[in-house]
Amino acid sequence: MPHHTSNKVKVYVRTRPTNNFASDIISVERDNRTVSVHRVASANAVDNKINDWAFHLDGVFHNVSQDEIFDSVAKDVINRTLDGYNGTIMCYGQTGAGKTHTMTGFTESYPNRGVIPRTIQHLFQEINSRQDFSYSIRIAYLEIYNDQMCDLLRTLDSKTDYQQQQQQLSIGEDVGFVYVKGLSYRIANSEEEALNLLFEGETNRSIGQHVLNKQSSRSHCIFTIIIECRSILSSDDKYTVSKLNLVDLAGSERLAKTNSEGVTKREATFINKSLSFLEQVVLNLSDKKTNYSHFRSSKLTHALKDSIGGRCNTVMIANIWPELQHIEETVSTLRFASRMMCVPAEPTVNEIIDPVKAIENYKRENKYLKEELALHNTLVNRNGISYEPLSEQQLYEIENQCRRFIDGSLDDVEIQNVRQVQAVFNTLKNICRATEKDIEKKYRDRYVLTDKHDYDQQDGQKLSGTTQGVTSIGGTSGELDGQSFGIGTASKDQRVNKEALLKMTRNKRQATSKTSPGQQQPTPKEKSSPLGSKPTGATLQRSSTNDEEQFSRVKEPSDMTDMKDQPPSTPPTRTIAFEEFKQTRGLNLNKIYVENKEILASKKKQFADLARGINQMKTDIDKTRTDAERKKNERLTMGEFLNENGETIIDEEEYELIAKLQELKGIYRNDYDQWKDLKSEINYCQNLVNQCQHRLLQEFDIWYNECYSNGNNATDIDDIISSNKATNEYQVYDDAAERFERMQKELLLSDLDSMPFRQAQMRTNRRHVFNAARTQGPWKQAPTTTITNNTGFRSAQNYAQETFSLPAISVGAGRQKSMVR
Ligand SMILES: Nc1ncnc2c1ncn2[C@@H]1O[C@H](COP(=O)(O)OP(=O)(O)OP(=O)(O)O)[C@@H](O)[C@H]1O
Repeated sequence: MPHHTSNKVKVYVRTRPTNNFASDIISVERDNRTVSVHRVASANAVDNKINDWAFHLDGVFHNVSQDEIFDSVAKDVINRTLDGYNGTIMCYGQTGAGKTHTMTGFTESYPNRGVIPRTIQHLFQEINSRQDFSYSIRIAYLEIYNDQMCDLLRTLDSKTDYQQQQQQLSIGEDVGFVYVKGLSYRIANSEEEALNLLFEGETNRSIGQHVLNKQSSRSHCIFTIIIECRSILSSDDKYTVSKLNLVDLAGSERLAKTNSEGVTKREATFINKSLSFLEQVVLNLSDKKTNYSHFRSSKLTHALKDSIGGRCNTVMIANIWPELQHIEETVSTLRFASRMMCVPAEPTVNEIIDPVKAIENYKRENKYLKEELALHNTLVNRNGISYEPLSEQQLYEIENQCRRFIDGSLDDVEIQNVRQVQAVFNTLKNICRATEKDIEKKYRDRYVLTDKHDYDQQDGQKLSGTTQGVTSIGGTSGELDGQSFGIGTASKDQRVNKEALLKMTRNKRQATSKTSPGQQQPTPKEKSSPLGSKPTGATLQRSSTNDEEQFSRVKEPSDMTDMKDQPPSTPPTRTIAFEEFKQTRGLNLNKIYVENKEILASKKKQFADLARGINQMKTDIDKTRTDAERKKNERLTMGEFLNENGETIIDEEEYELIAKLQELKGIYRNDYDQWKDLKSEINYCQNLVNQCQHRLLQEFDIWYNECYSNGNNATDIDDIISSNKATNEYQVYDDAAERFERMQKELLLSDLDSMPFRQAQMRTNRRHVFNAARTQGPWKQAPTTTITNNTGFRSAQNYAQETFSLPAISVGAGRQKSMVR
């Protein structure tokens, strides 16, 4: 028999011997690979529109023995399963065409035994001849009857047994390897044990026929042999596991032809349905344009998912009954056979790594490498080096060395091996962290709001009132440098006590007038700035690179004493002074403020991104739901297909859509929760930024008055404050806008359905405020500062952009309730 060598599923035809061979219609061509079906004039035969068919196959067996079938069709597949490839031999054809005869044969007649007993025999013969390998064989025998699975290697005596077992069996997949959960996989150590299992299965099959009152051969049977192969000689940690499926499909039949009724009709319906699913799968597999097959449509196709083409050596025997009365079924079988020939197959070995052996190999390799290293050390005179894990004492010593290295009392840390390198790095990391915490603690003691990420702690501080009473967000101003903000005044309760300041300034002036005659007075230039008035003191803070030193200096009011003694005659404007302040005493606080603002900006960006993602997710959910509903309607239109328990059977595509819908809903819920959390975080961060602003302003007020107040009267300070009034007003407006939006958003969270309405309200409100601002003083007085800065007003704009995408979230959230069924 010639062998077809293309990488496709191999298909052969076997004819059932008959005295009524329809030789004027069917002929087997000389090449023994073609079956021709000729024109039929009769109206009730085949399709009288098409005249002739020629089906080209991998081989045609006409009146041949069981022996020849096995040698030509099965032997090669079996040998390859022993090499680690999966294999499938499958019989397909109309009822009575000889599938069972081919696959099982007469179990009581040795010469007429079929493919399965011959496979078992050949398998064990081969195993015995392959001395370098050890094989383990496990066998399972599965029956699929009316789309229900039954384990034929379990003793089942009653109908209840069968029904219970059917519920326990289900199909699973593990890295593309299909198996039936709950099915017995029995070990067979010899040909005899394996044959016993076959016969046991056959017996159970006939008991089942009796108990369930089912008709003979109205089920699909899959006899599975799992072959595990390990090399005896090599210490290789890889081994192969292959699966050989020997499949006897139930025979198709035409209901009209057999006039079936009752149980028989029901059986025939299931058989035809599952075979048509099989045909569909084969059709999809053979179509290069389709990259998806609905294997889950039936138990049969699902169980054969890894057995039709693909990585598996698959052979199909199409059994035909070449009599005139069966010509229609014959053509249908040959058509299916032709399609099957197009299914691509690229068999690959199923190699698995044995973890126990792999560890053994690694240990051996490790030992060998250690020996190599020891030899190398001896050759280069590096004796006495240990590669064992470091002891407590050694770690302590390394830590000591690292500390001395950092403080400069040690030039090098002594290192001999990689473990020591790791220990040194770990120690340095720990020292770094400890120092970081130390510095952080000092900052916290001073400013409270320094931790960018620890929201819980910040909450705690807020609740316990440790934010030093900074609560109001009024009285700030616009930004000048894009990094910080311009000057303004703190809220009333935070302002400097003017009376006390004036008193203090008067005292200072008196002290100044008592300066000794020889003492040099500052020049006007020096007076114009606190930095210029005294080269030491505050100036030192700016030039210092030591944070800690700077920090402690800022804390000490006594540092300013010298400057206070020499108030400049013409104080700089608050704007200029504020820039100086941010470079000197306000340096740390301003840094924290900028950092907090950056965090806030990044959170706002995250917020906007997440909202966009949620909207997209909602669109996907809507689309998937529409598709699923369409599929459902199609199914309902075509008539529902129920299983034995009256449950609806849905096809693969609908199942996938429902699963996808559930998955999308899950993601949607998750994202939505994140979105809510992020929102609260943004509000919280906004509060932190506001608090920082006020703290900075408060400190600035104190500093400014200490440096420049001449103590004449209270009106001086009022003038300074009012000189920035326009800017402040504008900032107050910004903060109010943000507060309004924040309040709106809180309301939105409590009632999501109102989202579109409230969004529209917010938009309108923003428009009004913009227009009002344009026509009022602040815009005219300080347009450059206010438009280009990056503080209150700009962030309010950004906030507005972010919130525009929210209505879609609202719609999704509203629908979410109905989606969760
Ligand atoms: N090649 C053959 N040589 C001898 N007898 C055969 C051959 N093919 C089929 N038969 C006989 O035909 C009858 C029906 O065959 P078989 O039961 O194998 O058909 P089937 O395709 O399995 O039918 P069903 O789908 O109903 O199970 C049996 O008696 C069988 O012995």
